[in-house]
Amino acid sequence: MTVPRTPTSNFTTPPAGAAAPVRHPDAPTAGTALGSHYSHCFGCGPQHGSGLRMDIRAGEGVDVHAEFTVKDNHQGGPGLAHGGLLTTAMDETLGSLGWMLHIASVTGRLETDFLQPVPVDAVLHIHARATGVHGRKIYCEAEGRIGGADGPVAIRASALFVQVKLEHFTTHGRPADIKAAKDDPDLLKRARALEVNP
Ligand SMILES: CCCCC/C=C\C/C=C\C/C=C\C/C=C\CCCC(=O)SCCNC(=O)CCNC(=O)[C@H](O)C(C)(C)COP(=O)(O)OP(=O)(O)OC[C@H]1O[C@@H](n2cnc3c(N)ncnc32)[C@H](O)[C@@H]1OP(=O)(O)O
Repeated sequence: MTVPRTPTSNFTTPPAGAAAPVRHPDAPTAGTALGSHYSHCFGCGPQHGSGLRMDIRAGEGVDVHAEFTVKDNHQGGPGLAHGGLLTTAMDETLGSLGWMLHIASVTGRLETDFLQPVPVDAVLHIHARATGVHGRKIYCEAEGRIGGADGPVAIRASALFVQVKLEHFTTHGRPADIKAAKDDPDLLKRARALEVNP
């Protein structure tokens, strides 16, 4: 079966009139580890006990690279990665494009094509890039390859992220966690660097 190339729907395709994404002048240089946006994040948080702890690095343009090793506790079938977990890895990588644009955003829509099974111990090489910006909407897509950075594409995703104010992260969550986040000076510093008024 020939799987159509992403973006797979109009919702994740930049519309006519979308602007080309622009790398923020203060975006990290290519190869720099982006670090975690929140230490308890399931995708990237170093303090999360069973999270993915993804290491995501800046690309040359409005793009990022990540490597994700599939481990025992990521299984869905015998010796195979769970698809939802792979989607999480794609979501986290796509979300990190915010550091390249200096925009705080959340996933509005995420579409995923699973093209090949991904075995435990495989390294998923993910490359994500922004494809367009239209108002508060950020369009992006990603590919995950196995068997090396130039190996076959095992998973593809396209997404629409929506720019939000930082209040998004300080109004909807569990109050105790919001308070702890607000008390973290490093987190506040990083978050404020993205502060804009969408
Ligand atoms: C102090 C602590 C700070 C911590 C954070 C700090 C910094 C963060 C910065 C960088 C982050 C770096 C790395 C992040 C990496 C990964 C993170 C993983 C990402 C996630 O895992 S994040 C969790 C899952 N995510 C949600 O929890 C969202 C729940 N949701 C909402 O919060 C709202 O739903 C929202 C905000 C999405 C929109 O709400 P809204 O009221 O603001 O805006 P509105 O509805 O008007 O939408 C505006 C335009 O987007 C279109 N649109 C919206 N949704 C659409 C959809 N689904 N499909 C097609 N189009 C859609 C509309 O059609 C309209 O389009 P138009 O402008 O053309 O009319």
